[in-house]
Amino acid sequence: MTEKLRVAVLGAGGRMGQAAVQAVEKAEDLELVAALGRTDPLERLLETEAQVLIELTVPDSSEANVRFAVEHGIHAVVGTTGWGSAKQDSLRALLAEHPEVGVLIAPNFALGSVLASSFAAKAAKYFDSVEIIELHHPHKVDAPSGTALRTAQLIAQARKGLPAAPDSTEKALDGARGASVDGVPVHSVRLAGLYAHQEVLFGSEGEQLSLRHDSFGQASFMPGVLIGVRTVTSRPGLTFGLDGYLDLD
Ligand SMILES: NC(=O)C1=CN([C@@H]2O[C@H](COP(=O)(O)OP(=O)(O)OC[C@H]3O[C@@H](n4cnc5c(N)ncnc54)[C@H](OP(=O)(O)O)[C@@H]3O)[C@@H](O)[C@H]2O)C=CC1
Ligand SMILES: O=C(O)C1=N[C@H](C(=O)O)C[C@H](O)C1
Repeated sequence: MTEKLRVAVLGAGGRMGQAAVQAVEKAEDLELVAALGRTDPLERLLETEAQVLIELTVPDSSEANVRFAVEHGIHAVVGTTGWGSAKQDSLRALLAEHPEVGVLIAPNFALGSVLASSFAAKAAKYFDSVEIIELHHPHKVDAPSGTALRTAQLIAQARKGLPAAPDSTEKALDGARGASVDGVPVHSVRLAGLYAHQEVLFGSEGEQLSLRHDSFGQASFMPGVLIGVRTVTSRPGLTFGLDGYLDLD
């Protein structure tokens, strides 16, 4: 019988962490060797001989956690937001010194969300206008969401060289037109009762296309987390976005 992959969860007391602990425990090919929180030393990863770290904490701590894992030869599957291009570049440089280690940073693990962002990138060049509305639970600490940032970047890439969207706004209250992410307006809603939702609106003369995805709970992310854990050990270097592990062409 093949040995089970040894997996640790960091941020195990959080909404996502708790769900990830359960998902790993249920998976027959995985062994949960550590469920760690803020007060646990990272050395627990070494003592428990973890092979893969699932990192689901907060933007301020994620980078240091992942760097610790990489420096000790542990693969990482990261769901925490806040991984801008400077942090990614610095991680790539570290990974170059540890060529056997893989890291997946996934702004969104929900397969429907990954597909919706990919469809949005495909649609982007065919419409005059595009705006993103992301809607989340009010406990979320970051805005815009990591998913919205990623979707906006994919859309902007696809629209390179095209004219800017028509917009005659001359006077606006601060924030009224959302945050501009690579030129794409992103509007963040925080509303009690919601969990994680996003709508990408495309418009041209006489027509509109809406691409909406809804996550109703942490369960929506677990199949993607497990794909990440099972794939990361054979994908050295940094992969940004779960789409990098899927066949979406
Ligand atoms: N990629 C994806 O598909 C998804 C990503 N996310 C992202 O994942 C992250 C976690 O989300 P969520 O679970 O909802 O958030 P929570 O606030 O519920 O959980 C975060 C957890 O991290 C712990 N924590 C904080 N600092 C550290 C640290 N230095 N070391 C270890 N643990 C720490 C917190 O502990 P304490 O309570 O003691 O502070 C808490 O238990 C967020 O960035 C969120 O945006 C969320 C959903 C899906
Ligand atoms: O904080 C959350 O809840 C979520 N965070 C991720 C993001 O910022 O995109 C993924 C999902 O939207 C849930």
